[in-house]
Amino acid sequence: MLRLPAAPPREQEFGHDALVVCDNLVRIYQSETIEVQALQGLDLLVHEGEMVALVGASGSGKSTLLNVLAGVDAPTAGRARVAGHDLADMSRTEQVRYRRHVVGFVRQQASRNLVPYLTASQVVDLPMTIAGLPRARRGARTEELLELLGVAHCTDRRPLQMSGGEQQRVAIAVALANEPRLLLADEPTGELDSATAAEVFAALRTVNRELGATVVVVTHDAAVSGQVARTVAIRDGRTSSEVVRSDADAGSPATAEEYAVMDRAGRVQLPREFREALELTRRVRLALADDHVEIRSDRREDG
Ligand SMILES: Nc1ncnc2c1ncn2[C@@H]1O[C@H](COP(=O)(O)OP(=O)(O)OP(=O)(O)O)[C@@H](O)[C@H]1O
Repeated sequence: MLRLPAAPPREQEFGHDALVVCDNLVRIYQSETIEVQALQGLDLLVHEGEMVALVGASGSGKSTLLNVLAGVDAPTAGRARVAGHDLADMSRTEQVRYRRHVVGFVRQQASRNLVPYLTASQVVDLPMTIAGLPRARRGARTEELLELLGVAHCTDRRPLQMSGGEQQRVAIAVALANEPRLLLADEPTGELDSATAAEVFAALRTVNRELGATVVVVTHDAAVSGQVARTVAIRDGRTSSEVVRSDADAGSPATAEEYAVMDRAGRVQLPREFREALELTRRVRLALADDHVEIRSDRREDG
């Protein structure tokens, strides 16, 4: 009997088990006179329960990435998926549902996160009211969140009666009200002094640890990125390197190791210092060794 060969096993999709998948993500801003490639084929995976810091020079594309993940901006090309939602292809209704239930967003300016005439408990209640949650559940959740974030004393205060740090902690509670799968924060400590920034950052770590929230936070603050398990650096609209930290535990000290990120086409960005030290320019020689790859200058070794 004629038998067809068995189909080859299907390769698992890139990031199939990740909560956030950015695959060759491109975002181009176009006006009549200029074209800006804010994201240039960015790959990023974030798993459920992780807390990731995004760092990078001004203009490297961090806010653009966050806006895409928040569902307020759409990619020009490539794939962005969060909790099974394809962000390049959402109807208006799906977009509204996505922003209401799947992501929470904390902005840098505390004033843009809150409403001047609403108290902390009223502003945390608002997204749940819009989502149609019963009053009793809303009340209990508001109380629980304000307590967890250390701002229970602000329950009946309006933004002007709170410090900048308290405002941002209330803003985190607002973003978490509808139990989103992903919490995004764009420089949430950017306007705060270092002591207050540390408090707000500690609040983000608390929600990651206590509620299991997945958190992606953009920051310029090295003290902040030094406290998360994974820091991803973005350069020119692409992920260029990652630092992975492990906490100290019995017997082993804390470690921090820096990795270059290789994209799916095998491209790796060599740090400028390495290129300059060995005068690596346009062409390099590659060689495969037993357990590593060598990269050498293409200058002929004369004599
Ligand atoms: N709406 C827009 N129209 C045109 N260009 C834009 C727009 N938004 C961002 N850009 C450009 O895209 C690039 C990336 O900007 P983005 O704001 O994502 O960078 P960033 O890393 O968040 O910078 P910063 O740390 O200064 O906030 C920049 O060159 C910026 O000028």
